[in-house]
Amino acid sequence: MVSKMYETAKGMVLNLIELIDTYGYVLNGARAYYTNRSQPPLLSSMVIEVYKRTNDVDLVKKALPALIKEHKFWNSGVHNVTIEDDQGTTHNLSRYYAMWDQPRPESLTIDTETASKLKNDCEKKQLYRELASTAETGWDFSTRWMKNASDLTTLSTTTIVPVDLNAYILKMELDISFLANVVGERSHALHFAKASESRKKAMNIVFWDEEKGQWFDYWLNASSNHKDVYKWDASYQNQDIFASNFVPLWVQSFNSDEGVVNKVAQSLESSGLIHAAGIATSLRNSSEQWDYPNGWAPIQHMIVEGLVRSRSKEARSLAKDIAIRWIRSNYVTYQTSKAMHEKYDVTKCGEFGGGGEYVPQTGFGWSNGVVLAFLEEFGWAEDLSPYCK
Ligand SMILES: OC[C@H]1O[C@H](O[C@H]2O[C@H](CO)[C@@H](O)[C@H](O)[C@H]2O)[C@H](O)[C@@H](O)[C@@H]1O
Repeated sequence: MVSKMYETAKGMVLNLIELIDTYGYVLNGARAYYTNRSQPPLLSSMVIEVYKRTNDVDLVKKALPALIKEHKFWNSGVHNVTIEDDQGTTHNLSRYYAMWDQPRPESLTIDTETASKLKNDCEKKQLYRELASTAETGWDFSTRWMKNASDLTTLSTTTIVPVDLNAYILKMELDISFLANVVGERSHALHFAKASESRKKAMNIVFWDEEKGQWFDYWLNASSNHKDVYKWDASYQNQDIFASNFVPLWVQSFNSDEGVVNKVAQSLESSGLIHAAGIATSLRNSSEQWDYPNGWAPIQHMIVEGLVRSRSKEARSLAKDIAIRWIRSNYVTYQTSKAMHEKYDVTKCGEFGGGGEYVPQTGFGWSNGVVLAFLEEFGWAEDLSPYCK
C-alpha cells in the first residue's frame, strides 16, 4: 500500500478470496498440504486497506460473500467455543483447531521425532493436531500454547481461547459491517455490527483483567464443561505476559475508548516487553521462536497502529518511540547483514532473531511492509540518527 502497488495488492486479495470460495477459509499456505488448516483471519483488513486507497467497489462486491463465509468457518463447529459467565449468560468466542491429526507434511521428520516421546497412537494424534493448530496461529511455536514451558509435547492450543484470534474476528465483523454499508447491504451491515458488539462484550468478560490492564488468553477446562458450555472461572485466564495480550488495542472497539487505551498503554510500558529494539513476544526465553527475545513485525505493527488510532497524545508518543526502536534495529541489521529478516532480537538493537525449528529466514515481506508503514506514519526527522543508541 505504501509503495502504491495497488494492483498487486488487489491480485493478492483476489487469490485469497478464491481460496475461501474453494475451501471456506484462507489456507495456511496455498499448497495442497495446507488444506487442513487456516491462516489467522486477516483478509478483511487487507480488503479494507485496498478499498480505502482505491475506492474499488467491485472488489468489495467480490470480497463480501467470501468474508461472510470465512466468518462462518471461525464461528461454527470445532472453532466455536461457548462460555457461561457468573450471571449465567453465555458468550461465543473462537479458537484455532486444525482438521488434521498427522505430522505436518512440511515438517514430517521433526513432528515424528517430537511425538516419539509419547506412549500411544491416541496421544500422538492429539499432539499432531496441536502442532498443526499452533502452525495455524502463526505463533509456531511458543510457550504460550504449552502446559509445561519446557516440553513441546504439552502443546494445548485447541483448548485455549486466544485473545488475538478473537481480536482479528472482532475486526473482521467491523470490517464486514463497513464493507456491507459500502455496497448498500444494510441487513448484513447491521448483523455484523451486532456481532461485533457481542464479541467485544465476550472479550471483556472472558479475557479482560481490569486491574492488570490486559486481555489474557483463556484456557478451557474439561471439568467446567457441561453440554458443550464452559463455565467461566478467573483462574483459567493465563496470567503470563505475551505481546498478544495487547493486540485488541488494534481494533477500533477498544482503541476508541481513551480510558482503556491509557490503562493498556501503561500496562504495556510496565510489562517488561518493551526493549531496546521493540516489543518482545513474551518474557520467557524458551528457545522457541515466538518467545523472548524475539520480536515480530506484525505484532509491532498492530500495537503501534492501535496506540496511534487512539488519538491519545501519550499513546501516540509511546507508539512513535516503539516504531523508532524497531526501524533503527531493522536498518542497522540490514547494514550489517545486507538483508531484512523474518524476526529480530529486540534486546539488542541491530540483531536478527533465532530459535525455533528452522534457520532464520531473510526476505522478508512483513518486515519490509512494517518499516514502510512506520515511515509513512511517523516520517523520519533529518536530525534523527538511524543508528542504534
Ligand atoms: O514450514 C514451517 C512453517 O512455515 C510457516 O510458518 C512460518 O512462517 C510464518 C510466517 O510466514 C510464521 O508465523 C511461523 O512462525 C513460521 O514457522 C507456516 O505458516 C507453518 O504452517 C509451517 O508449519
